[in-house]
Amino acid sequence: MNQKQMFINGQWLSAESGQTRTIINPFNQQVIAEVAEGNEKDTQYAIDAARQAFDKGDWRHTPALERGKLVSKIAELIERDKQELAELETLDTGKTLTESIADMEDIAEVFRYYGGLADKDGGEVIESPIPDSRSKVVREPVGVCGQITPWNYPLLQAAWKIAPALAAGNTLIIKPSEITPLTTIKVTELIEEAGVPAGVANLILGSGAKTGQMLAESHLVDLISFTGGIETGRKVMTAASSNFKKIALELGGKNPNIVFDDAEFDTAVDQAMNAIFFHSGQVCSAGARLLVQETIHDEFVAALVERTKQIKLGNGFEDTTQSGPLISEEHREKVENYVTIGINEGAELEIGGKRPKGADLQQGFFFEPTIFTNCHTSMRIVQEETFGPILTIERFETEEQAIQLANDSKYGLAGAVWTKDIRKAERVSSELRMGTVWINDFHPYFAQAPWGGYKSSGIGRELGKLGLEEYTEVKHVFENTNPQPLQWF
Ligand SMILES: NC(=O)c1ccc[n+]([C@@H]2O[C@H](COP(=O)([O-])OP(=O)(O)OC[C@H]3O[C@@H](n4cnc5c(N)ncnc54)[C@H](O)[C@@H]3O)[C@@H](O)[C@H]2O)c1
Ligand SMILES: C[N+](C)(C)CC=O
Repeated sequence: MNQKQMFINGQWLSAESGQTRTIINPFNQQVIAEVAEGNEKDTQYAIDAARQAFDKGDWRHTPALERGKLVSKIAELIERDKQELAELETLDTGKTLTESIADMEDIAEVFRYYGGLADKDGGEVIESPIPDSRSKVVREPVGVCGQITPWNYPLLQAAWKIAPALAAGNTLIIKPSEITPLTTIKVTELIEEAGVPAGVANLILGSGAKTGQMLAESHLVDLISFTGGIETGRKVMTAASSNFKKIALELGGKNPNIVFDDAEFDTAVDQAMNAIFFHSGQVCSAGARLLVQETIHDEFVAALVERTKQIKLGNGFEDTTQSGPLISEEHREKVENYVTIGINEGAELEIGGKRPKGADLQQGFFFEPTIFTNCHTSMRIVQEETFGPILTIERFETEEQAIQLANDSKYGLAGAVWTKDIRKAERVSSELRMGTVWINDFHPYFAQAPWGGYKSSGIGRELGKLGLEEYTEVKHVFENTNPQPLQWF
């Protein structure tokens, strides 16, 4: 099997140590690739290349229109290779091919969007209060950007970082999760094919502790953009303080899905299923906390349990599969442990809570879709991100109680409210301390709207205009048009 390499300064390279890592398919544990396993030396090489390309290269001086065209060209190449990319993503993550294809379409759209946005901000003229002067505010690229991504949406999360960074004129080093690097490697080939100059976009592969940590610590890196778990985010933030680099953190969530008794019942049930069980719950914004109004609680739970029995787990490449495996044995053990925690805390297990028995599922890291009732905000299974197919259900009586329960969390990534009373929906929405609130829906995100979290769910925003601004520094340029001696000294 050919080794997949890193891309540094326009060259495909093996690790300096010669080490490789084996990548497996979580559906059946078969080996799907051997990839270079970089370490601190390789990371330093990539940082130096990106630094040189930013400081001495032409990229940041290339007209924004031209940079935008290149970013749009990458979008076209992703469209062209959509099927191959989607298949790689399904092999690497176990998610269904339908999901992977949808991800690739979103990803192409993100590159198209930032390609188009690249030249739209021409700066701002300020009315200066000082006579004989001119004042303007311009945005410039931040510099060298370290970018670290997780395994659950490997290429999507990379796209949210790479596209705006390039559009704004930065150079970058992307480090995908060591578990799921394949689509990021492939897209780096497309970035090369599009004609992005050497040293501008670099790819480093390896463990977070050796490569990601170094990106976060390095004094030669100007910005670190991280998507991942809260504890890793804390390490990244601490390391980033070494030179006070700019930070953007997209962290976890434990997202409330609030259903009032006047909601359209069948739709709310259907979407509550999707909110939690999509991609086996391995979604930062999964609706893992369901809050149901007392008056419909029992009926709602019964409908959910009935629907959950019918979920078809399996191979992401089969049309009938609705949900794939978890990403790894280690992650499955973590999810399994949360079931034990929930039971010990007094939650009632309604369905699931164990590994499935099907013969065709034994080689994969499968876990049954699980529902707990009788849950309270004092419980760890309600407060902590299990990042698996575990739904906790809480009851509420009043609107005020629903808001209070929903906000009783260290996280603030996303939430939803279901009701036919739009004034109630807007009241609740305005009280929720979250970066995204969906009304009568769950999960939509798109290139034009910002994404990010309140509270411990992160710092900064990706997507939308704000997602481009994250990759810029603001400079005020003041010009005295009639300079005179001050004669102060
Ligand atoms: N807010 C969002 O938009 C969003 C999106 C996707 C995933 N997530 C979160 O990501 C998490 C799941 O992903 P994960 O398990 O890959 O997260 P993780 O924190 O374990 O790893 C994320 C990345 O950080 C790297 N890393 C590990 N240690 C590091 C260190 N010391 N310094 C720098 N980098 C290091 C890893 O190699 C990986 O590339 C969940 O918490 C999920 O909510 C958030
Ligand atoms: C941000 N999102 C929803 C695409 C992936 C979260 O894990």
